[in-house]
Amino acid sequence: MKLPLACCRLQTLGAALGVCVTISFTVQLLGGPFQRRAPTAPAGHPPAPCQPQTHLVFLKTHKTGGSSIVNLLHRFGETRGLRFALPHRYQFGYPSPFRAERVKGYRPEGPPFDIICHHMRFNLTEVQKVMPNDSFYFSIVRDPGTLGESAFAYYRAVAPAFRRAPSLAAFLAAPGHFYEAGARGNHYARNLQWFDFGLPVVRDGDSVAVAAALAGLERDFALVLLAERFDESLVLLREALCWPEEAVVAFAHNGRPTGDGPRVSPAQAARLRAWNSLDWALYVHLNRSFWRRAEAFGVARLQDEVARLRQRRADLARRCLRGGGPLPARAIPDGRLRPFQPPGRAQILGYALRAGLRPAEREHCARLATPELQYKDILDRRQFGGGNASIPPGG
Ligand SMILES: Nc1ncnc2c1ncn2[C@@H]1O[C@H](COP(=O)(O)OS(=O)(=O)O)[C@@H](OP(=O)(O)O)[C@H]1O
Repeated sequence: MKLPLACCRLQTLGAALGVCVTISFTVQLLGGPFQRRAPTAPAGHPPAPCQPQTHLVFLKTHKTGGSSIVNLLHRFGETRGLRFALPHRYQFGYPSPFRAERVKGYRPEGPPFDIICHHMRFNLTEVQKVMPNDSFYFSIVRDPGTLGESAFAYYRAVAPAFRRAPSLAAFLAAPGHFYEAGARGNHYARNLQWFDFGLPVVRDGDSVAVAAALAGLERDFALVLLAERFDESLVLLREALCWPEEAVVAFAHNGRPTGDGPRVSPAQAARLRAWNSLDWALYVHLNRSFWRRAEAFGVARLQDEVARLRQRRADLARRCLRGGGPLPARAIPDGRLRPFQPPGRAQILGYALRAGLRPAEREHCARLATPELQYKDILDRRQFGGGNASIPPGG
């Protein structure tokens, strides 16, 4: 998406390169929060080898593409026998702030977990009780100008502010008319990302408090991905984690049928950004940080790796998927692959497997296609045995 920033799009990077190089050089000199783990090798020396990171905290924010990231984390952890910090049911007591005792099997003196990646309202001190000290903290954000529409469609039944409005257009014409701060479920209706990051309540227009909150966020999170630049994000993540390229290939989960054009008009997107002003400030800030990091990685290198990633994903889609892409839930006969459908009219797409796959390939394809809830239950059974059916979001 286009932001009024010097270095926020690949296309504009050529012109902005000088500015960005200066900024990123300064950031590196000052030891900014997004320093890379592997030190840069001196000229003429091969880069220092790095160890794949297996201690991961992924803050899964809502409606930002996080389910697709969770799918690759699930697969990475499962194939390597890593321990997941799982909720007892669907999520960790959300929307209450995360607490360690919400993790199934957590004991204060017990062994730490390797990966935590399901919805929570972030709470650093409690997460630190569960996860090793050397964990890599990362998350993903999205432009509130489109996230707001996705949340409106998905959480219509659970957010009173959305439920009361006859349409998104009506809500945006006078959001204050429908919204009551603090009402149960209304965190979905305003500044949802600010809420998920567990950032403090700040008064309207208090730019000092906003800046302090965002500085704290960048101290806690080593990397924040952008939903709009999903594939570039995966490449930067792969590099930060020292993972092989194939480990970050995933299908897009939780999508909806695409219509004829964008779901929000430019005017509606602008209203959504104004209504979600804290999320917009957060997004603008993290967008800048993302592109500084992308520029440090190297634009041409990034484009090359993104192309390889897309090729791998397209090959897998051709090999694995019936119809080669996402399908509506009614066209997915296998309940283990059918995604949860929220109450209301929003349709969530999933995947069905091609007939005739050999067993090993079928297993691999099934894991790529398995929705988050069913996959969480598989991991739960692997770690704890027995059955544990998830309850749906908002339930
Ligand atoms: N790979 C990739 N690239 C870009 N966008 C993606 C991707 N994967 C998921 N999505 C979009 O993210 C939205 C779903 O987000 P989540 O998975 O976080 O939803 S949830 O909070 O877990 O319900 C949902 O957005 P909407 O379609 O606007 O609702 C998905 O289409």
